[in-house]
Amino acid sequence: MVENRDVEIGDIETQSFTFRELATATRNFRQECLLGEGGFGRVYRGTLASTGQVVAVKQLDRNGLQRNEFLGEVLTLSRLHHPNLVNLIGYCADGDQRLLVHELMSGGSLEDHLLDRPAERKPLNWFARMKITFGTAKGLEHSRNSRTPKSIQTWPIHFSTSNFPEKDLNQVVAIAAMCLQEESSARPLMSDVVTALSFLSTDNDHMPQLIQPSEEKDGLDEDDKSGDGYRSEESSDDEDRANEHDGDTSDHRDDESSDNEDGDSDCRDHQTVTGSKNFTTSSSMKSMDESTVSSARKNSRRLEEFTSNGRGSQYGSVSSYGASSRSSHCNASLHHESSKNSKNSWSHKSSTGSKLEGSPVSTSGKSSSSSSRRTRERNASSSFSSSQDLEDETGSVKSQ
Ligand SMILES: Nc1ncnc2c1ncn2[C@@H]1O[C@H](COP(=O)(O)OP(=O)(O)OP(=O)(O)O)[C@@H](O)[C@H]1O
Repeated sequence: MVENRDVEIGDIETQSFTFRELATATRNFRQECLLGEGGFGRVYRGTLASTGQVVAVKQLDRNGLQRNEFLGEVLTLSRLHHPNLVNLIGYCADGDQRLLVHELMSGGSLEDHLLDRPAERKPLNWFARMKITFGTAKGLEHSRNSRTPKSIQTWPIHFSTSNFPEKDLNQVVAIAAMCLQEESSARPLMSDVVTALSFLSTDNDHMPQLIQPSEEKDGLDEDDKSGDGYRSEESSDDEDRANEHDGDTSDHRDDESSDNEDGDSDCRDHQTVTGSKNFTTSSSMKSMDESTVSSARKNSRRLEEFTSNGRGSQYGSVSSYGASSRSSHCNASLHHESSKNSKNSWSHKSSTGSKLEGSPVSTSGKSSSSSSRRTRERNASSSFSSSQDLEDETGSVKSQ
């Protein structure tokens, strides 16, 4: 995406700042203004004297990009406009200084929300994570309508929650595995990833969520008994969502918090549930609109086709990714004692109900020679423009 020609300053429509202006804005890059540090430099909170606008000033390492290369990046970034991408406000290329000025995401980074959540806040639930993943993928699709960047680090699949639909988990892992292939040609197009994630992030809102192990067989049709099963949950995700909205963390039930803390016992519970293949529906599922359920099932099947033998088969199948994913830089691994050495670890482990304990995917691809890729990698983290964005769980995560 970077322009392969000499960039004329006049081509760049975004604002040019002097170093002095940005030093003033950040109070001389004071430590108190430091928002965070990435692989390419530090990011400071600043206030532009000219407009009073509060911004994020990213000071790139000096030994980074050459002037023209940097201006090419700026040109590219300045043309990217998407609700899920952080806007570039301006840049500074004074001397050997390389700074980017972005709109400030005051709600904190995605990493904060996934990993550094205050103890009193519930972990984001599965559906929030799926929406965030989908929103992030859409932002990335807009910024690079090509193969998935291998170092994509925006998969919010770091689990500290135990409530997730097993089948969706398998599918997310399958998609993630596809995105982690060493060869870029083996990785899916971002547009395909977006399509796949859309199945997981949209219709799942309406999927039955309360399925409990049954003492007795009930009247479910074969589809329901064939492994579409959603794991047993103590409370509905609707409740979870309501709690998120309220910010009311006092409503956590003891059993939920221990659930979250005790991954092992959760795995055992899960195995019991899925192993029996003997589900019953909760009253909420029973009362669910038939057409909603059938449409959700249809989409679930389409997604399954994508990740196994349908459209996604051009990238391989779920089970074929076990070994290769482990040999690449995938941090999204499933941990389960009984299957540590299993060749088909991904599908096998997840189908036994193990807990996904992935972290945002490695950024080890940073050394790529392509400056364009570096920018995308650098910009692959996400922040929320406000806590409300997150609470709304609209998936409107912004990639920087
Ligand atoms: N626009 C922004 N608004 C608010 N905070 C930001 C913004 N951009 C970056 N930050 C903060 O600065 C940190 C570093 O961001 P940066 O984009 O440099 O790196 P990163 O994306 O976190 O990591 P990497 O360089 O490995 O991709 C972020 O984690 C975030 O906390």
